[in-house]
Order: sequence, then C-alpha cells, then structure tokens
Amino acid sequence: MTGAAIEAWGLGMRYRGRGGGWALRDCSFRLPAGRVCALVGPNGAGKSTLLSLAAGFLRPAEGTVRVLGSTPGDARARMAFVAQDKPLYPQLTVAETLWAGAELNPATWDQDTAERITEPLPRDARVRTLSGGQRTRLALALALGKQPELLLLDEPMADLDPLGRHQLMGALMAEAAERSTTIVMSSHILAELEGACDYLLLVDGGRIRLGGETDDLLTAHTLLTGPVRDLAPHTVVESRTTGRLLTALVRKEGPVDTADWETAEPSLEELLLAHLRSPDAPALLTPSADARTREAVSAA
Ligand SMILES: Nc1ncnc2c1ncn2[C@@H]1O[C@H](COP(=O)(O)OP(=O)(O)OP(=O)(O)O)[C@@H](O)[C@H]1O
Repeated sequence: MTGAAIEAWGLGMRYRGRGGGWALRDCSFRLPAGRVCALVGPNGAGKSTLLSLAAGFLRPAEGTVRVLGSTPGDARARMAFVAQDKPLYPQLTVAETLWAGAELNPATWDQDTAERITEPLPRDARVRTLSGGQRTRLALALALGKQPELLLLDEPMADLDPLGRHQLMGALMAEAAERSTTIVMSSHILAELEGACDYLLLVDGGRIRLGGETDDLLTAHTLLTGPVRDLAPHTVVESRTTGRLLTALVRKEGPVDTADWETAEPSLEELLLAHLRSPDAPALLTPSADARTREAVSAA
C-alpha cells in the first residue's frame, strides 16, 4: 500500500473555555495506509483530540487533515472510530445494536465478525445493563463489522479484562493482516502496543514528537554508557551522569565510537520515557511519516 491513511499539515485545535490554550498545535505528519499505529503520550497530550479531528468529530482551529485521500467528512463511510466514551444507544439490545450496524453499513457489514466479537454477551441484554468492558466489546464489534479501511481506537482496551484484551487484540491483528486495515490505537499500556504496532506517533504537549516505523525509530537511537565526554556530533535526547559514568540516549549522527562506549538499542519504553522526560529534544519523523507538501498531494 502506498497511499496515506492520514495526512496532517499544521493541524491545530483549541477548545472554548481553556483560556485560549492549544490542545494540539502545528501537527504535520503522514500515516501510510496498512499500518498498525500506536498513538502514545501522557494524559492531556492531545491524542483524543487528534483522533477526533481525523474522525471528523471536531473541526480544526487551524491547518488541515486528510483521511484516505478525502476530507474526514467524506471518508466517514470508510472509517470507524471507537471513542473513549463508546457512545451506544442504551435502550437497544446487543442484537438490535448489531442489526443497526448492518442497516447503517449495508454495503460492507460483516455479521460473522460482529457476532464473533460479541459472542460472550447475552444477545437480549440492553446496552444500559452492560458493564464498561462489555460495552467496549460491543463498540469494537460495531467498528469491525463495518469493515473499515481505517479504524481509529481511543484507548480501546482500557476497561477489558486480560483475557478479553488478548482476544480482542488478536481479532484486531487478524483484521489488519487479512484486510490491510489501517489501525490507529491510543493506549497507555506499552506492553500491549509493543508486539502489535509497527508504527508509532508520540504526542506530547499537543505536538508530534516522534513519528514513523517503530523499528526505524528504535534503530535511529542508541543507549550509550561510558566515561563522561562530549557526545557530539550525536543529538542528545537525555543524559545522566553518575560519578565518572555517563549514560545517554542519543540520536545517531554518524558512527558511534564503540571503543569507549558500551552501546545498546533502547526498548520502546526507554525511547518514549527519554523523550517525555526531555521536552526540548527535537522531534523526529522518519521519511514515511513526513507529510508531503499539500501541493505534491494535489498533483499526485
Ligand atoms: N471538550 C474539551 N473542552 C475543553 N478542553 C478539552 C476538551 N477535551 C480535551 N481538552 C483539553 O485538551 C487537551 C488535550 O486533551 P486530550 O483529551 O486530547 O488528551 P489525551 O492525550 O487524549 O489525554 P488522555 O490520555 O488523558 O486521554 C487537554 O489539556 C484537555 O484538558
């Protein structure tokens, strides 16, 4: 797949009643189609805002976002969004909710997938009587039953039990593999994302700090341990000195001197934590995550 699932240029959003502060500011990035992307960042970073803008639930205060080559509004039939509050009709039963999903998406609806995901739920139970985790399961069944090209998930696993998480993560990965669905999934549970996601967007303070293939972002960085010394020409993300020993996470700008330094590739957690502790470290987008100019997109 070569197209972009999401492209954003200078995207910004501020809510009324926040004293004019920006929830998201100056975000430019590209998410290639067919990727499973982890959207990570601390509380209040702007992850839900970014997903809501891509889903067309919010209108940007500045900049532009394109989804599957269209405006979010025009792409709505081809994407599904499971928001944190999982809006469902409380008076409908599980079976009626799936029936509504089929009615609303007649061209694409896959009843088997939706029923497989809701299998543990009593079909006659009304939505208002379901637990938080059961509602999540139903919301995911609606989203996957639609067979979207792009699936936006805002902390989808937060209220599921471990077995449910494992099962639904498996269903999501199967969907991604079989149908090349692009998935964007926000989560605070790195262990959950680490094995599942091949793409990463780190949002912090309303800005994109890291974007690209997880493997490329990891190999672009090195953990160095050795004598205290100037780390030039490498870009230092974070460094700590204990006595005469320096430990640093650097972005490699050329070969690393391994005579003096012990080197190791960071784990995903080490990479993310180092960036979150160092808000001034420059952002890094791999070439595939770098939004082309809007003119180049229009000409393509
Ligand atoms: N409806 C709203 N009205 C006013 N401010 C909002 C609203 N929604 C979000 N914000 C603010 O926008 C900023 C970004 O919030 P957002 O919900 O996008 O963050 P998040 O990364 O999804 O956080 P979390 O991990 O806690 O879900 C925060 O400062 C938040 O207080």
